[in-house]
Amino acid sequence: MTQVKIGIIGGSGLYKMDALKDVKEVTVSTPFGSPSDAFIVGNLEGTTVAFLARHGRNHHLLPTELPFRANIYAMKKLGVEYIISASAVGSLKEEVKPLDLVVPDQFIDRTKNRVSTFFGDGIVAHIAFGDPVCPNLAKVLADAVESLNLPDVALHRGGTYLCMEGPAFSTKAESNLYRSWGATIIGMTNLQEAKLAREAEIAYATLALVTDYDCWHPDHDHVTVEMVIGNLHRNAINAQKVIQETVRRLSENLPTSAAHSALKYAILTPLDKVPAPTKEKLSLLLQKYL
Ligand SMILES: CSC[C@H]1O[C@H](OP(=O)(O)O)[C@H](O)[C@@H]1O
Ligand SMILES: Nc1ncnc2[nH]cnc12
Repeated sequence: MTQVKIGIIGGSGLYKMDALKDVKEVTVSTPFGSPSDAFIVGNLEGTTVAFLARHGRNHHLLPTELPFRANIYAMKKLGVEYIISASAVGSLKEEVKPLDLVVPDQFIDRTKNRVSTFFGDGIVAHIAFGDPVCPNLAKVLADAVESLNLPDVALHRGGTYLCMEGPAFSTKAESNLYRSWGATIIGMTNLQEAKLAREAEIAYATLALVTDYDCWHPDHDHVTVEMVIGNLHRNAINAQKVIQETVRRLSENLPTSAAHSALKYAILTPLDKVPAPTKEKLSLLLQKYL
């Protein structure tokens, strides 16, 4: 199987990357079922990357239906060590405006119907998640944004991404509650990816593309899909420029990441006591420690 160090997950509005050269579609099977779509493996800035459309190229998967485990396991199988996620988000703060870019450093989990771990079935592990985003990868991403000097686009380094279940958008009461918690942006997809990437010892960072003010802002219309996609089309070009510049920087210098050894002190079950089928299923994640 082709080995690729950098994975890109494209969210709403970012279903392909125009700058990818010499592309081939790679279908990856996993013990957790099929990923959202085939991976598009290609060359970006002289580096091989693997792109995955999170909701499928025709956006047919709800946030709740996303095969998060298959997606991250497939990334691991491809050899990915760094994931850049691009996502549409609503803003929960006045100063974070539609079309701005945020590189969040925290998450709040308000999802209800999702599996967020590879473990269980006879193996227990508790990864550290106090810093859910790799700070070193996030810095490369934010520095890339800054270096591009994109007109009329402010960059926000850090911020809390609240991950809700969806698919319906929030009520005003919920939106204001999340504001009172200090959350910066709201979306429906990144929390499970960040957790599973950490369990898979892959560094993860998000480029959040602000598309709306959710429903709390008295002077702005409530979020609609039309609003999200309209604004996303306007900054999908910026998103691709940022990803391209980030990959260029990564190809010069891959940062160290604590995520790469996240399982070192996380597994409680003696590995010789783990049932064979579980060990087999998770072999890709455990092989370093066997
Ligand atoms: C199309 S609006 C709601 C939808 O957009 C975001 O998706 P993604 O994170 O994949 O860009 C949000 O999380 C919802 O899934
Ligand atoms: N307001 C919002 N709430 C949840 N997910 C979103 N994605 C884009 N805007 C959103």
